[in-house]
Amino acid sequence: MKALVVVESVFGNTRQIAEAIAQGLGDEALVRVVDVADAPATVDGVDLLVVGGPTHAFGMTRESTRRAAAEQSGGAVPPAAVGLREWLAVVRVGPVAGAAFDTRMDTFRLPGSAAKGAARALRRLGVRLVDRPRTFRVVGMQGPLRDGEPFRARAWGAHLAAQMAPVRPGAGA
Ligand SMILES: Cc1cc2nc3c(=O)[nH]c(=O)nc-3n(C[C@H](O)[C@H](O)[C@H](O)COP(=O)(O)O)c2cc1C
Repeated sequence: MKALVVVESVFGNTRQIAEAIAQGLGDEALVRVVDVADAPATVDGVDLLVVGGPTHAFGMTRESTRRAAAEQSGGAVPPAAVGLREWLAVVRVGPVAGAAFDTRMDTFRLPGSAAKGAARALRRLGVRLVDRPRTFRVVGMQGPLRDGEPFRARAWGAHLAAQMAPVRPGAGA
């Protein structure tokens, strides 16, 4: 199985989750994790496309929220020109299965989820979703991840791989 994980991350937390998902997809999968800035304009030749990003202002990031995040970082991270929202608006996708995830704060349990928006965008692109959108929690605005979240992400990767496994004729009969 070939998988592509496209991730957006300002402070690094969502990137950590993406790496853990990639590990969970397993040794038999050929997995590439790419930052959304380096993501291809056309996705084909992969079986599974997983996309994830941070939740900003109740949804996927926008130019204005990325600028706000960059300001919060005190200049440590420059504002990115392209986020998941912008990439999903222009990417072309062949026949592929997919799934979406996000990171969000644990503290206030605000409504809204980047993963839900990303899953909707994947569906519009004709991607066959193999699971519901998943959220992984950070404990503050800039993280770190809540304890155990990388473990949950690895487990989710394994779950996704299981959804992709071919059904062997006669198996389990
Ligand atoms: C401008 C901005 C808006 C945010 N809005 C939300 C929000 O609506 N809900 C939420 O749970 N977290 C919100 N957060 C926290 C982010 O979800 C958190 O920074 C992110 O999960 C960290 O991921 P990253 O390290 O990959 O950037 C916001 C953060 C920023 C910088």
